[in-house]
Amino acid sequence: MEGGDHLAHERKKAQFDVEAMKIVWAGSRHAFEVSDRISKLVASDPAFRKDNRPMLSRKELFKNTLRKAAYAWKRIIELRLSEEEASKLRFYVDEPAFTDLHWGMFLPAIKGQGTEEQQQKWLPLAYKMQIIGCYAQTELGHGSNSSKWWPGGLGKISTHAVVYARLITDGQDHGVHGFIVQLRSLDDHSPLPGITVGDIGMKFGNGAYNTMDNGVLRFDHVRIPRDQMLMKVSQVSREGKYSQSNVPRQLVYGTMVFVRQTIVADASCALSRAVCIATRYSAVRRQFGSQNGGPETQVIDYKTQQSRLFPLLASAYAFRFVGEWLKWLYTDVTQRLQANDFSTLPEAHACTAGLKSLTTAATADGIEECRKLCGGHGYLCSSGLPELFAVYVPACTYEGDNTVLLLQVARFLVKTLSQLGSGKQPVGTTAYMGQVEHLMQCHCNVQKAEDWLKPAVILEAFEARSARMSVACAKNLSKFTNPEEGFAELSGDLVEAAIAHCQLIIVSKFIEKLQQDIPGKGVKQQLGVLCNIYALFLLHKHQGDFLSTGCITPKQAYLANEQLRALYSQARPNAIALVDAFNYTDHYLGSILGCYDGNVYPKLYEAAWKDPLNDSVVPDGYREYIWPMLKQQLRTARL
Ligand SMILES: CCCCC/C=C/C(=O)SCCNC(=O)CCNC(=O)[C@H](O)C(C)(C)COP(=O)(O)OP(=O)(O)OC[C@H]1O[C@@H](n2cnc3c(N)ncnc32)[C@H](O)[C@@H]1OP(=O)(O)O
Ligand SMILES: Cc1cc2nc3c(=O)[nH]c(=O)nc-3n(C[C@H](O)[C@H](O)[C@H](O)COP(=O)(O)OP(=O)(O)OC[C@H]3O[C@@H](n4cnc5c(N)ncnc54)[C@H](O)[C@@H]3O)c2cc1C
Repeated sequence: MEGGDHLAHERKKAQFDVEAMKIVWAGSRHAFEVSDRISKLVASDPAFRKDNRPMLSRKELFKNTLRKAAYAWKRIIELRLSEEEASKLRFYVDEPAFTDLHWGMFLPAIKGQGTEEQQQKWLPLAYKMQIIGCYAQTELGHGSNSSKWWPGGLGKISTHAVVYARLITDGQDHGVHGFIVQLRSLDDHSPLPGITVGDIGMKFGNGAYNTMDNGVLRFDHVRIPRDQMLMKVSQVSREGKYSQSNVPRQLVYGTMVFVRQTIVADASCALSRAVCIATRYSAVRRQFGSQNGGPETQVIDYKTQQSRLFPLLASAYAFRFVGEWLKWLYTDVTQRLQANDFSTLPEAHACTAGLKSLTTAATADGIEECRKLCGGHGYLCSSGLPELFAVYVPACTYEGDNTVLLLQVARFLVKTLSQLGSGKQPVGTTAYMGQVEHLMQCHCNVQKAEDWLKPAVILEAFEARSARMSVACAKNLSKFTNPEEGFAELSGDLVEAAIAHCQLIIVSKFIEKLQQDIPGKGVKQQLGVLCNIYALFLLHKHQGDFLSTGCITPKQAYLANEQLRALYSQARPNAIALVDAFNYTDHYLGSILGCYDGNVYPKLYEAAWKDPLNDSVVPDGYREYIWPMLKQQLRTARL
């Protein structure tokens, strides 16, 4: 079949209103309209072409990124785009660049930690891109006195950085503080005196994150003006006297809370993109199983394919909704902080850290699984998956290594439990710990597979598992005389307890989403199927936890798996429509396997012939290396 929509028959199977689902996915009609308009604007502009990235050398690649970033900025000004539209434009350009750190970390750091006066001075310059900033926290070795190493945008482009360094006054160390430091001349871009700065070198994958100039930075007797220390949390007077505002010191880490929250939203984008490619290709690809000479089976109809693909589809939706909720939580904590209410900061920190860890790990693994789900063709750059993986996988490390972040969550859980004794009632995502006595002895009453479809049953099982794992850790910790020694010794168990708690958050936020009014024929029902797939897939995968803590019986674990299989069958006819609801353009997907019309094979063939290696029939190097070898063999054979 040439041309046309090769997936039309699949789209006809949908049992829900895809247009309505697009709005649910986007978050609102307004968000959908902005996203739809801007993605099409980028897709239709040849200046944003990206299919040649894997072929370019680092220097060509980097220059190309600078050209795109400058052109994007020009379009943002010409079209008078709002901040929301501009940010969408950068998103759909889909190329890591110094601008990510400028808008995503430099500006938020000044907004969050700068005084009113500092904001008035620096923000207008940054908003107009008259200065370009990055965020320099990480160091080459340990301690805040060696080289900064890794900050994106630092290597070649940033004129300024928010640098985290120890503040020492009168010989007293006040710990890490943020400083705005000018790095390069605004006239000729040369580093200012005492500053050594450069790129740290090639990173994983061709193209991929190499569009970013992650950098190294050293200072030698560099003087930072006093008023360039970010002074919302603590101040140094002209006389050199150090003082602290009446706010928690942890606010210095506020930018991380903000960025981790955006990383959770990004996880749903990256995972949904991979899932869209794998789902469309699984419907196109036929392999074996032909009956009476009829067509072979679409690989999406194999139960094994479904059991690997559909939990990822469900996870993409789950991460979308938990990301939405996390954005709300962040807005809420920000408003409270402005009113000097710091009570929810520890929870916001634990939620952003834990959910960042969970969603990025699942997304990185999920992209690789999608590559395998596409068989051999998934390994071609033209599938879009290798580059997506290479760009995405450092999300497990940046903004806090995922294990280190889970240990932060574990500390928060142990603290919450220890405060129960003093009568402090947990709220928000740890409210369930208030029912710890019930959760320690409750019994799951699932008797048949369909019982697993009841939200209350699922929630109680996840709450009981999380509470029991945290309580077991707390009990074990109490056996140590030195709590820090205990924490280090039990860190493996603590990480698992943190994972259980974060999975509960994602499941419960999906269930809460379903309690809202969701318009559109069949939309809520499909989301219900996905929610159950997500929860029961987790339960099946971690059944060891549920069984060993006595939350469910082996029979109930078996019934959960039976129900899961039934849910896969319900999801199957809707699979293509559920990925269409992401509303991704072919440009954004950047994948022949995932193209909207499913016309995969002619496109693969065409792309192969466009590879520079196929420019000539006889390759460069043949005369030099192959011909002499062939001749040599010929002579040897004759001897
Ligand atoms: C647009 C995307 C592009 C991405 C580009 C990437 C950028 C980056 O990677 S920037 C660098 C980011 N680096 C990290 O994320 C480092 C990870 N490490 C941490 O987060 C550490 O916790 C720390 C460095 C922030 C602090 O370590 P330490 O001084 O050892 O402090 P503790 O861990 O003992 O915590 C003390 C206290 O503070 C609370 N807390 C920690 N972090 C936060 C936070 N972000 N917000 C609020 N509160 C925080 C922690 O819970 C402890 O509280 P108490 O137990 O109540 O004392
Ligand atoms: C692509 C990319 C972009 C980045 N961009 C920036 C940026 O813009 N600005 C910036 O400041 N930084 C940036 N970073 C740095 C990033 O934030 C750090 O790499 C990250 O926080 C992890 O720190 P680390 O590299 O020192 O890892 P390490 O802390 O050295 O981790 C190494 C291993 O040790 C383990 N480990 C470490 N501590 C503990 C502990 N306490 N308990 C148990 N296990 C532990 C970790 O789990 C990990 O397995 C970037 C990194 C990457 C890869």
